[in-house]
Amino acid sequence: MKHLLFSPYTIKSVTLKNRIVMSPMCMYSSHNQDGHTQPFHLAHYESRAAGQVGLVMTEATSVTPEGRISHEDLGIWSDDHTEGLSTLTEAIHRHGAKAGIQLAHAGRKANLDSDIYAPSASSFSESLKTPVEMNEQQISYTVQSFKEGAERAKESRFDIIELHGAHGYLINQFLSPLTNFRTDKYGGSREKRYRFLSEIIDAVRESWTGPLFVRISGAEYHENGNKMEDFIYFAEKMKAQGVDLIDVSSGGVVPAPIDPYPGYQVKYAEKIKAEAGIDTGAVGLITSGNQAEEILRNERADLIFLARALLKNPYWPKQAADELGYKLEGPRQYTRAW
Ligand SMILES: Cc1cc2nc3c(=O)[nH]c(=O)nc-3n(C[C@H](O)[C@H](O)[C@H](O)COP(=O)(O)O)c2cc1C
Repeated sequence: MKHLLFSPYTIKSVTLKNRIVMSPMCMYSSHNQDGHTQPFHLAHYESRAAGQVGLVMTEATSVTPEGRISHEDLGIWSDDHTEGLSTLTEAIHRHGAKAGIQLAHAGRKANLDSDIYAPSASSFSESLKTPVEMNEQQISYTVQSFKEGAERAKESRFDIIELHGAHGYLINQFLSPLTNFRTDKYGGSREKRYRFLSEIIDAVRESWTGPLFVRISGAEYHENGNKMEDFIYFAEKMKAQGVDLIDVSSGGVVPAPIDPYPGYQVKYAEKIKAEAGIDTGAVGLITSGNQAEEILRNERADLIFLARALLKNPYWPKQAADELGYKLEGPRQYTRAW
């Protein structure tokens, strides 16, 4: 039987050897080193590539210093970052995996000593600062920073770029009526709330012709938040602008209780794929090979993003292959009996 989880996936000129993606996960390990790659990052990401993940997506990497979630985040706001990031892509490529990078800006969820910025001056929680409402100059500087981040990602030989438009970070703050109270051309209707992301996509596309993913939160868990019809509208717009895949997560816009269960977000990826006709990635409590295979077989999503399962077990692809009765090529120790 053909195993979809272990079948290749081609986007533009990039082919992933299988459908398993290491989901972006902040490791907060730059240790106040101005966002520079540390030995930890090389070991951490290379081990998942050696474990036969098809695409290793590095964590939310900030396009500006003030866009970091914390002082420990990786950064791509300076030309000085490309040397370390190049060693990272080299380590990932060594094992036949492709390297992706998630370009991010935390907006009002930045936990920094300096001023923080957002579409509107409303704080996420009592423990975080009230952000400065961005003026048009700050908006265009941030759009330009995403573009420069994409140029540095290219220079660092990443194969895929993902924009972080989920979890209540800056792009999501512009998209959501729960966090965007602007009355200018960047706020109000969903057309206007989409403008910031639209400008970023166009700016990135000026210098990046490779595969472009966007992660969104496909549910905001609040009655006044965006609804599925809004996400479908955003997805159609993104598709028209040349986005290749939408990685569908959920939540994080406002503090809201959610009750996750296995595959709890897959339905959002499925809906967006069906309605907007764009490829999607599914993420969220996907832990077994059979579960992943079912999602692909029923065309609910095209890629499977795994976070905590890969933190626990870098060799998760081997575990899934055993479960599905598929022979995974890999290091010899996989098959050696002790
Ligand atoms: C330690 C940790 C860090 C994370 N950092 C990011 C991140 O940088 N960017 C992002 O989009 N999601 C981030 N996430 C969310 C994961 O990518 C994923 O969407 C979520 O954990 C659900 O998938 P899972 O059930 O397979 O863990 C993080 C999750 C964890 C556990």
